[in-house]
Amino acid sequence: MKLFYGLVIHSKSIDDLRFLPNTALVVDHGKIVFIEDNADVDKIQQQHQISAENVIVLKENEFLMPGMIDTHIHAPQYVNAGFGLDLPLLGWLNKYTFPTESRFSDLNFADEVYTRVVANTLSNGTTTAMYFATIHKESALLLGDIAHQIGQRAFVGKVSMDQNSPDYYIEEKSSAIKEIEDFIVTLQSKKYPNVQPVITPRFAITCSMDLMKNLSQLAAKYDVNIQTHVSENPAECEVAVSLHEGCRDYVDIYAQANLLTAKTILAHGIYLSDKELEVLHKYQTSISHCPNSNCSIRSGMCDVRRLMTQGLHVGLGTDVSGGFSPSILDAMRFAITVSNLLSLSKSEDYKPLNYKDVFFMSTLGGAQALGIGDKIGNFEVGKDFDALVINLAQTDGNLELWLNESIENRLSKWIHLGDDRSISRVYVHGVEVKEGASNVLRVKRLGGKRKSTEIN
Ligand SMILES: O=c1[nH]c(=O)c2nc[nH]c2[nH]1
Ligand SMILES: [Zn+2]
Repeated sequence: MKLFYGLVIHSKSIDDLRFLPNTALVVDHGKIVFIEDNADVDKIQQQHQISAENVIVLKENEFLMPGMIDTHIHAPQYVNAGFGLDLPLLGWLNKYTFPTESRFSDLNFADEVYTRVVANTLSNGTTTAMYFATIHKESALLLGDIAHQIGQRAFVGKVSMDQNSPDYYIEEKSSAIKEIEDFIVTLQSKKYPNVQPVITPRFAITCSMDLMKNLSQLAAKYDVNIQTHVSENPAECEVAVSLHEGCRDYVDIYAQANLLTAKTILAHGIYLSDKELEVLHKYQTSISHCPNSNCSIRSGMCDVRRLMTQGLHVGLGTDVSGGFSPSILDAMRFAITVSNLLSLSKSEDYKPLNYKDVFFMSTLGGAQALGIGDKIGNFEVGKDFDALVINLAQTDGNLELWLNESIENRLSKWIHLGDDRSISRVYVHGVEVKEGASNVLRVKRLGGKRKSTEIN
């Protein structure tokens, strides 16, 4: 059992951000068993019979917040993060993305890259990640092993794609179906408590209707989540609809394939019509908003307020490497900026997203979008303890504190100016997975290999 004591910040809903001073929070076997603000810490320590070394008293400039959730990230594209942003989606896939992803048949290469992406996102505060891997079953399984070993909560998707892809990076339909079923069965049989397989048709252009229908049957059979892309780029939308005869629009393709469920998350959704939003709402399907990617490969600006007004759950995604940053803090900032820009052409009562909204989206909102809002996302009794200790007093970096700053301003400063250096502890399911320097985890697994390790 562990007792945390200090300032706690979490969201109860998008409109209800709580700042809870002097809060006692007790964790037992990875679960939150008690939480009370303005608490008498000694009394609670005694009541729960917690030994002194298991009491963590936060310092004056520290606070505890829920772990952050990346609802859309391509693990193999971590190699490409920060370059190749000169082409829009379809050209970008062919020139940069498919060649890189095709290299993940090599398990040594995969081991190196996947270790780095898991360790680095975790030390940046991503306690849960929804990953796309590649079409290669063995390396996708390895990604699951690595997430388990390093301690990240992860949904791992072996990508499925059987058409309109280069010869060197494509599956035959029949083997694609066999491979994904093997992948699900094998990963589930490992019984990793925090790692799950996810059905991952790449998108409607690279998947036949027949493949997608088979995938939706497997999702139902094994009760797993589904992820794919939707309506990211105008040229993509046009090609997708033209390829699937008899489908009214992009969302209808996935509806006809039975891929829309309450456990489905679609990345982007920039150009969805009102009718498509209505359909997504009917199926309780969520959207992953990836604003860095949308800006970097110039896909467009997604009106998140509109999606939320239609009742959809919207989480944040880094979408590495369409998005160049693996940090959810970066996704929060881009989300605010895009929303501000959109508001310039809206009526005066349009409310752009602010730091409180994106805090929600990166925590409870992300959990709801992944269908696990009852398990993680904030601090409620019975939920798993996925948490970050934020230290605003760390001396490096741009974040400066001045005397008597309000708690609200401190949180706003952290969201706008913080980085991995101000994340001093990371917990997943009650286990501390980051201590001190940000690369400890990577060094642990790679046996001390330096950051400059050759991976070409
Ligand atoms: O941002 C994206 N990244 C991808 O890898 C991808 N594949 C299909 N559609 C995509 N969009
Ligand atoms: Zn993507």
